[in-house]
This record gives sequence, C-alpha cells and structure tokens, in this order.
Amino acid sequence: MVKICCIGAGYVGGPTMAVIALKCPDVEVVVVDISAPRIEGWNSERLPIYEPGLDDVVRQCRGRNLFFSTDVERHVADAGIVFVSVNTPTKTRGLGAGKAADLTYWESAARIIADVSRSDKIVVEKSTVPVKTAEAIEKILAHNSKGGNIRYQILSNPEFLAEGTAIQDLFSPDRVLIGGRETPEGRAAVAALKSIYARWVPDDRIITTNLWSAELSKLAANAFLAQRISSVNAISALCEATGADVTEVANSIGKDSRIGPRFLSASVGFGGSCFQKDILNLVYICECYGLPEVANYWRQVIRINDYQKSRFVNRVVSSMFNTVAGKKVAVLGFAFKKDTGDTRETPAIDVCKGLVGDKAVVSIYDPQVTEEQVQRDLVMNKFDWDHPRHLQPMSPSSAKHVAVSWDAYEAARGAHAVCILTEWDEFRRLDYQRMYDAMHKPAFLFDGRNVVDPDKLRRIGFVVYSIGKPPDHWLRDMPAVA
Ligand SMILES: NC(=O)c1ccc[n+]([C@@H]2O[C@H](COP(=O)([O-])OP(=O)(O)OC[C@H]3O[C@@H](n4cnc5c(N)ncnc54)[C@H](O)[C@@H]3O)[C@@H](O)[C@H]2O)c1
Ligand SMILES: O=c1ccn([C@@H]2O[C@H](COP(=O)(O)OP(=O)(O)O[C@H]3O[C@H](CO)[C@@H](O)[C@H](O)[C@H]3O)[C@@H](O)[C@H]2O)c(=O)[nH]1
Repeated sequence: MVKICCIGAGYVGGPTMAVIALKCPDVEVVVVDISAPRIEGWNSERLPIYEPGLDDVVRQCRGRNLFFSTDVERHVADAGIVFVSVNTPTKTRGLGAGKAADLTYWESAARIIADVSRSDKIVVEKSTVPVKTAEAIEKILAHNSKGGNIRYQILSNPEFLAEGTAIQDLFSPDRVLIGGRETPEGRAAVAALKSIYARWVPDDRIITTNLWSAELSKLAANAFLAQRISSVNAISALCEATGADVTEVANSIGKDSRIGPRFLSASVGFGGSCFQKDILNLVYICECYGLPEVANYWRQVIRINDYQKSRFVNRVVSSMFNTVAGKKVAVLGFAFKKDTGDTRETPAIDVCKGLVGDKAVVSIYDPQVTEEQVQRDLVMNKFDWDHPRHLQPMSPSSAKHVAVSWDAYEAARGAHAVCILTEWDEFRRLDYQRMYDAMHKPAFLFDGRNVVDPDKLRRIGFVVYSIGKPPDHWLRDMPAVA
C-alpha cells in the first residue's frame, strides 16, 4: 500500500489529505502535527476547522485509510510521499521583517524528514513558499540525511483551495499544479504524484511545470486575485464620490469575457491568511531581485486594501457627528468571509480597532467565531496569528470596550449603528425592523459587504451606507471622509 504523510494538520493539510484519502482508498494517508489539541480535534466529533462538507468526507475515511497523529517521526519515516503543509508566516523581526516569509517551520519539517528517513522520498511543498525554496530544501536534505544514501525529489504542488468552498474546490479543482526537476528522477516523481490526483482530476486539469514556475504561480495567482478586489474597491471610492453604483459598474465590466464576472464584489477589504502575506512575500522577492518598480506595483494592492478599511471606519465616525465615543456599535460578522470560522487577517479586526480607537463600545456577532477568538485577535500583534497556536505569544489582556454576543438582535439592542463586515447569508434574512425598533435614533447601518437592500432599510428609517453606492442625503451632508 502506498503511504502518504502530511506534516501540518491545518486548513490545508486536513481537508486536502481527507479528500486524497477519500478518492484513493488504496492509499494510506496520515496527517501529523506538533499541536496535540489540533490532532485531538481531528480525531474527535468536532473537527478543529469549520468547512462545509468536511465532516462528511472525514467520517467516510477516518480510521479506514485516513489517520491523524502527533507521532511525526514515525509516520514521516514510513511514507513514500511526504507533503509539507506547515505555516509560512510573515517575518516580524530581522532581515525582511514585515514582508519576507519566515521558513522556520518549513526548515524544521525538512530537518525531521532528513533525520528519520531510511528510504527514498518524494517531498511535496504544499505550503506557499518563496520562489527557489525547493533549492534550499534540497540542500538541507542532502546535508543532513542520517539514513545513508537516501534520494529525495522535491516537488512544488501549491494549493489553490479557498476557505468556505474547500471541499468543492478539492473535488473539482480548476487545476492541479505540479512542478519538479527536469531530470528523469524529477519527471518520475511528478508522474507519481500526478497518478494520485489523476484518480479524480481530469488529465487536462493537471499542469506540470518546472519547480520555479510552480512556486511563483501560487504567489502570482493570489496577487492577481487580490489585485482584482483592490481594483474594484478603488472604483467603489470613486462611485461614492460621483453617484455611480459599484454593483452596476462591476456587472457592466464583468460582462466583458476578457474580464469576467467573478471576484468583482466591492467590500470593506479583503482578508484571510493568504492574500496579504503572499503579496508581501512577492514584494520582498522582487526587491531582492532588484526590481523595485515591480515591488511597488504589487505593494499598492495592499495599500488600497488598507485604505478601504480605514475609509470605512472614517465613514462610520464622520456620519455619526464625528464621534462614536461611548456609543454602542454592533458589528455583524467577524470571519474574513462567509462559511468559515477563520478570522485570520479579517478586515473586522482593523475596523473594530479603529472604532474602539475612537472610543466606541463594540458589540460583535458572528455565527462561527467564538468570544475567545475575537479577544485573541484584537490584542494580538500583526502577523503573530500565523504560528502554531501553542507558540503564539499570549497577551494577558483582553480588548477593552468589546463584547461578543451570540445573537444579532442582542448585539444591536441599544446600538447607534450596525456595521456588516461579513457576507453571511443569514444577514440578508434578518428582521431589520425589529433591530431598528431597539436602536437609538438616528439608527445607522453601514454595509461593508453590500448584503442588504439599502432602499428597503431606508424605508424602515435607517440612515444607510453601502460600499460603492450613492450615499443618501445624510451622509452627503456630513464632512468629507479623509
Ligand atoms: N488556508 C488556506 O486557505 C491556504 C490555501 C492555500 C495555501 N495555504 C498555505 O498552506 C500553508 C498552511 O496553511 P494553513 O492555513 O493550513 O495553516 P495552519 O496554521 O492552519 O496549519 C499549519 C499546521 O502546521 C503545523 N506545524 C507547523 N510546524 C510543524 C512541524 N514542524 N511539524 C508538524 N506540524 C507543524 C501547525 O501546528 C499547524 O497545525 C501556508 O503556507 C499557507 O500559506 C493556505
Ligand atoms: O469579490 C470578492 C471576492 C473576495 N473578497 C474577499 O477576499 C478575501 C479572500 O477571499 P477568497 O479568495 O474567496 O478566500 P481565501 O480562502 O482567502 O482564498 C484565497 O487564498 C487561498 C490561499 O492561498 C487560495 O488558495 C485561494 O485560491 C484564494 O482564493 C475575503 O475576505 C473575501 O471576502 C472580496 O472582497 N471581493
């Protein structure tokens, strides 16, 4: 039986390996992690991550050919293919701080592989890494192998799943990308990995390239996707200034088949564990290769994203007579997008910090995010979230003037304003009349995701702001937003 081991049981390692196990019943798949609570979660009825369809996949193969373990050494030693899907955070100190990828976890995984391997292995980069990482990994393995003359082939097989649709994306990917060395051994390794995916992915969707193209394609894909959002968000600011409607503009340009309709929803800003981190990584690589103009081009995607988040906070404060001091503001949605409990780099963190900075009292409701998570996020330093949980520096304090509620109506009771920051479907179906009746007047609603019908809410009596839509009279009469 072929044995696969995956180092890292996170948002990528867990779902990806579960789908491989489901589609390849003759392959034994073991997912290992240094975090005992995470592995306990994967072996329990309550999985450590929320992802539609994931429970069902895990239930079908766990204990059959899918296993979760903390015994990293044993399972790495036994496997013929080792995926590495560990954290690749942004460095916070030293050379490249604030931009470069921190490969500490990747390097430690590589050293474990070198330590325990007694047979040839294919090592697969599943984590998102800087271009040329495979070269460094090859050197670590070659110089540290304790098991004699072991041959390693490094492949780049970046993951393109999006959270909330991970299972769907894994069942039916737009493409699977495999990069390898252009040598007979490299080509054989690519073929071996390809034969795993070929069980359910059509041949024309499995792309094989050289190693560096595969590594760079992952960073480039995320940069292009994030750039689309920053582009439509930049246009949203112009829409508000001119009376154009960003939904109409996005619809009009998206009909052009060269542009296409997807990923054109204006928002309070993009979040998630990948976009910002991967673009910073790209910026750093460009700088290292002496390409400052290219670096600045991509840096601007993040600048516009930061601008969009602060523009939203400024809009809230300036609309409410330029002060939110002591006013309750309800925040609906804290996850970085719907259908996930993930809060990594969610725009809600910056918006809540901005509101609290102006002395608002913030009351948050999200159907999937716990109070503990919200409190951690609001006191954590930038980028610290991207480390295994037990290694994250813990601040003893919790965020002041922030409460978490398990009910949207409760969050809004007695509030002066409601801010919608995640596009959860249930926010479209709320009884806004009921909410309005329990709020201070004038009652404001700031829709950072364009989920509500502004005209309907205006008829109830709300003063409404929707991203990129013509503002109503109230907002037009308020001082200009910086
Ligand atoms: N989250 C996504 O949607 C997504 C999509 C594509 C690619 N990626 C990339 O995949 C990688 C993993 O992302 P994630 O979201 O799964 O992260 P994650 O934090 O959810 O999971 C990483 C896991 O690796 C474990 N780990 C770290 N070092 C280890 C070691 N030496 N040995 C054993 N376990 C170790 C951690 O304990 C953690 O559970 C990152 O490079 C990320 O950029 C993420
Ligand atoms: O039109 C849009 C689309 C998305 N977003 C926001 O953009 C962020 C990212 O969304 P999405 O890309 O759907 O989720 P991720 O799980 O972050 O997935 C991205 O990042 C992953 C990690 O690298 C990649 O694998 C995926 O292909 C890539 O889509 C979220 O805050 C969304 O709300 C918008 O504001 N407008």
